[in-house]
Amino acid sequence: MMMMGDSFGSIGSSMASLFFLWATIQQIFPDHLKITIKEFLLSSFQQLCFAQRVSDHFTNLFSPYVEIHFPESDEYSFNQAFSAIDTYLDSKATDKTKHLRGSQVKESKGLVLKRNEAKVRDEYKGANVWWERVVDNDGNRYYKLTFHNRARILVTNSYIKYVVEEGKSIIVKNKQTRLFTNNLSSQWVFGQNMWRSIEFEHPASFQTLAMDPKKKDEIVNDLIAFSNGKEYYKKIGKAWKRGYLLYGPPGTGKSTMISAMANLLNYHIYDLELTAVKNNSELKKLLTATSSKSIIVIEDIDCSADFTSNRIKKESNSRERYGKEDKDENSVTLSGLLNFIDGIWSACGQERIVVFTTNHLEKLDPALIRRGRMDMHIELSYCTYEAFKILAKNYLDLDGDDAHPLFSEIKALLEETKISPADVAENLMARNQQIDVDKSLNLLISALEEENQYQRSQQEKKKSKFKIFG
Ligand SMILES: Nc1ncnc2c1ncn2[C@@H]1O[C@H](COP(=O)(O)OP(=O)(O)OP(=O)(O)O)[C@@H](O)[C@H]1O
Ligand SMILES: [Mg+2]
Repeated sequence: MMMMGDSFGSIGSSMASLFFLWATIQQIFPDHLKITIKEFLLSSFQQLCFAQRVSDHFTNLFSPYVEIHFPESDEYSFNQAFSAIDTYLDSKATDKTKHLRGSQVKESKGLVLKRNEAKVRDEYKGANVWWERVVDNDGNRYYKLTFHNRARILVTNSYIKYVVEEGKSIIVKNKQTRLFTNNLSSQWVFGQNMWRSIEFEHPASFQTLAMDPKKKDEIVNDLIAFSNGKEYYKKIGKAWKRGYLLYGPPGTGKSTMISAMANLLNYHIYDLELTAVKNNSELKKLLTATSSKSIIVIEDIDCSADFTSNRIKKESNSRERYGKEDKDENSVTLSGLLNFIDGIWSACGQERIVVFTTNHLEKLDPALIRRGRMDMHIELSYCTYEAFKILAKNYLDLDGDDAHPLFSEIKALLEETKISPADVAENLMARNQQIDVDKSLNLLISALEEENQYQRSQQEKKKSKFKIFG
């Protein structure tokens, strides 16, 4: 295959020969002959260049190789295929190239080795292809893909698509997830600066989350099915979004589960502080500024705004007093939030999860949590024996039912005592970086006994109250 560089090379060597010849001629021949020879040599050189160009043209015309260029930017926009190709080749090349460089993009991820060579050969279903990263004279970067004409259909119909999709999925996997929080609208500048963010490095995972293993598997499968559901959502004509309502008492793992979700799917978290949002119009701007592959979280939704079941009564009163529009202009309303979840979101069509958390499910307006809006209602409750075993494994490296003789006593106490996983975890924590299994389990037993006594006495009090009033 004749490349451009080769033709420049041959013209260059012809020029060098001509200069050498001219230097010799100047020493040997008289002046009047020198002019004639110079003219002859110049015209020969021009003919040579012309012949070379014609030869290049024919070489290209009859070359069995095809070239495709992928510029870094197309007109005014960034060409996403370029970065996907770049990432794909980085991942491919580590076992094929000899010059590598190492980098670490995320504390929790290991060292990533990348190629340090501009040319990479790849193979796809038996066909050889060659990639080259090129910078043109204007400093524009592009990838050049060269392959034999007989692989044309394979490469154009399937290989390129495969490379771009592989590259994109590696980008997602290596993405540094971020935790965003909304700024006050007084800090927004021309639609920018709505969110501030930090790197998200929370270690929570579903593996360490203490809850019923069956329920946990169901949630993990649901999340994975959602993230792979692009074609499915398209097929059924639904916006690619999913809502989770996490409810339960304090310290049962609701916030921890959100972190585990983000780590599982590698999504950004947008922690929406509703009290900092003035009205529906601001809410709409904030939510449309979130990126795809993200989890939008409204924690303690019963406290964030008036979305409780009393709202309907209050809203009808306020309508009588001020008119509905006034209320919408000055506050975030349930209809504003629902409009986004159901309406605008459908137009965005990108992968988003919304999570609401509450300690008081019974207080929420049914319109907010009906199925379809909040697709999955997940209860995180007091610590069960199954959940305790997960915590014992996390904190004390004790695995299984027979891991310690005190487990049976703890099991019996957990069955009749309401204690949050946070409280159990607190007792199992290592002290002064020392794990003392017996001491931790005994501490937990004491805490459980104390809590159990307190809860019994409260129940007794309640019973006697009923007797008096009943
Ligand atoms: N189910 C759980 N599995 C593992 N750790 C847990 C669990 N629940 C609570 N914890 C531990 O307790 C701490 C507090 O839990 P978390 O903040 O997730 O509770 P929460 O349900 O969000 O509480 P709140 O309703 O007060 O916001 C966590 O940092 C974690 O260490
Ligand atoms: Mg929480």
